[in-house]
Parts: sequence; structure tokens; C-alpha cells
Amino acid sequence: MTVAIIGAGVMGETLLSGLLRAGRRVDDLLVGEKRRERAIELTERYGVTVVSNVEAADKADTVALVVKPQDMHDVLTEIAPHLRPGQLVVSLAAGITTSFIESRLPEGVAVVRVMPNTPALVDEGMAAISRGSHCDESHLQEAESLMASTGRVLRVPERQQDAVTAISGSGPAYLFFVVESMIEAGVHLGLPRGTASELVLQTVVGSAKLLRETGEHPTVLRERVTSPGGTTAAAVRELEDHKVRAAFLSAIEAARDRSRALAEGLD
Ligand SMILES: NC(=O)C1=CN([C@@H]2O[C@H](COP(=O)(O)OP(=O)(O)OC[C@H]3O[C@@H](n4cnc5c(N)ncnc54)[C@H](OP(=O)(O)O)[C@@H]3O)[C@@H](O)[C@H]2O)C=CC1
Ligand SMILES: O=C(O)[C@@H]1CCC=N1
Repeated sequence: MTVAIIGAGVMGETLLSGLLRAGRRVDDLLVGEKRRERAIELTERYGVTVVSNVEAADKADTVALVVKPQDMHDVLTEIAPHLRPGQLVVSLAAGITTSFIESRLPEGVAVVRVMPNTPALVDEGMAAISRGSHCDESHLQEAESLMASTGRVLRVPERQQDAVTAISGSGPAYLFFVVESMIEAGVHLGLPRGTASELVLQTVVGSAKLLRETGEHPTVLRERVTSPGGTTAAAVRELEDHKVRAAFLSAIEAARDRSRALAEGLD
């Protein structure tokens, strides 16, 4: 079973490295990459064969499309004449619908839409997958197995994918933003940057582990930190006064709307 990855940027390389860590043979992988320096870099780093997009489409059983949504139309136009029914196309692009892809490919090519995230680089990814109209269970299982090599996988109806993109696709960036903000605050309070970074990082990792391992609702865990009349209550009151909860809602709605706009081909 040969898998080709077309578009080996941040997310394409993340998928490539995850498949190798999960034990896929490098001989069963191909990369479609047009930039020569990048092709050399990937071959040196992973030993993977880099080919043209057309050759990737010709030879692979499964073609993973990991180009920017804005490049999707051109790539589909290029590879469509080389795809045939029985092959599986897995798209990792934000916003792009399975019907957008299907309408540009030969009838009968199976399409699965995936929304991954970058923690996949450390095998803690969260991917949501949705079936297109020519998919059977075996196609979904193949997409699931691709993504399971880098973390967890959830099946969702495609109508939820813009919301998923806004939550788990972009989500790591919101958390990194919180981490940056807390480190800066520590520095403002006079802590050395290294101390502030270590305190914040372990607090984030520990809190994530507490959430996962106890299965408790975050509100319960937050209440346990919040001693009556104490420091946390003072801090959370400021977060509420600054409407941080509302800001998260607006931010996530903006990401959802941008995902929808990408689907409509808007820049
Ligand atoms: N980054 C993330 O956290 C996530 C990204 N995604 C999705 O993954 C996709 C890629 O995003 P990301 O990795 O961040 O972006 P990058 O810009 O890092 O990667 C895109 C890659 O596609 C390559 N490319 C562009 N046109 C072609 C082409 N015609 N043939 C072959 N390769 C091509 C680019 O090459 P070059 O640089 O030479 O132009 C680049 O390497 C997007 O659709 C995005 O929505 C989904 C979830 C999370
Ligand atoms: O920012 C983006 O458009 C991509 C999709 C989800 C995360 N990164």
C-alpha cells in the first residue's frame, strides 16, 4: 500500500514523520514536492523518494493532499487525469469540502476530509475525519490508520469540520498564545525568563495530564484551585472582567468563518 504526500510543508512533514515512526516502510511512501531544495532536504532527512505530483498520483494507492487550501484547485487539476476509481484521496486542508474535491476528480475516486493538528509531531495529534460520497468503510479505515499513527482520530459528519478546524486544528495556537502571555506576565512580575518558562510549561503539561487522567470537568478542577478569598479568585475575576471567555468565543467563531470562506475560494 503506497501513500503519497503532496505538499510537504509543516503538516505534510508532520504526517510523513509520523507514518515513519509508526512503522510504515519508507519504500511505501512518496512525496510530491515542487521545490528542489525542499525535496533534497526531505530525502536527506527521511530517505523518502520525492517525485512529481503526477507521478505520486499515478503510483500511490492513497494520496494525501497537504497543500494550502488556496493551492488545492491547481493541484487537483494537475493530478486529476492521473487518478482512477479505487484510489483514496485524503485532504488535510482547512475549509476544502469533499464535494469541492470530488467535482474536480474522476467519478468514483474516494475522498476523505481530515482536520489534523501539529501535536501530531509528538504523537499527541487530534484528527477528525469525514467521508466523501464515494467512500466505503475500508477507505475510512485507511484514513483512520494514517492519522492514528500520530495521535487520536474521531469520525465526524462533514458539516462539523469548520467548527473542528476552529477548535482542534487551530487550537494549539490559542494554547501557545496563553503560554506566551503567562511567561510574559511572569517576567513582568520580576521572574527570570527561564524560571517563568519552566513554571508555565510544567503547569500546562501537568494541568493537561490532570484533565486527561481524572476525567473531571475543567470547572471542577478550576474550583479546586480556587481557595475562598484567595489568589486564584482574584485572577479569575480579572479574566472575567476582561471578557476572556467572550474573546475565546469570538476567536473561535472567526476561525470557523475563515474555514467556511476558504471553502468558497475566498482569500
Ligand atoms: N499547520 C497546521 O497546524 C495545520 C495545517 N492544516 C492544513 O495543512 C495544509 C498545509 O498547511 P501547512 O503545512 O501549515 O502549510 P505550509 O505552507 O507549511 O505547507 C504547504 C506545502 O505545500 C507545498 N505546495 C504548494 N503548492 C504545491 C504544489 N503545487 N505541489 C506540491 N506541493 C505544493 C508548499 O511548497 P512551497 O513552500 O514550495 O510553496 C509547502 O511545502 C493546509 O491546507 C492547512 O489548512 C491543517 C491542520 C493544521
Ligand atoms: O491556520 C490554518 O489555516 C491551519 C488550519 C488549522 C490550523 N492551521
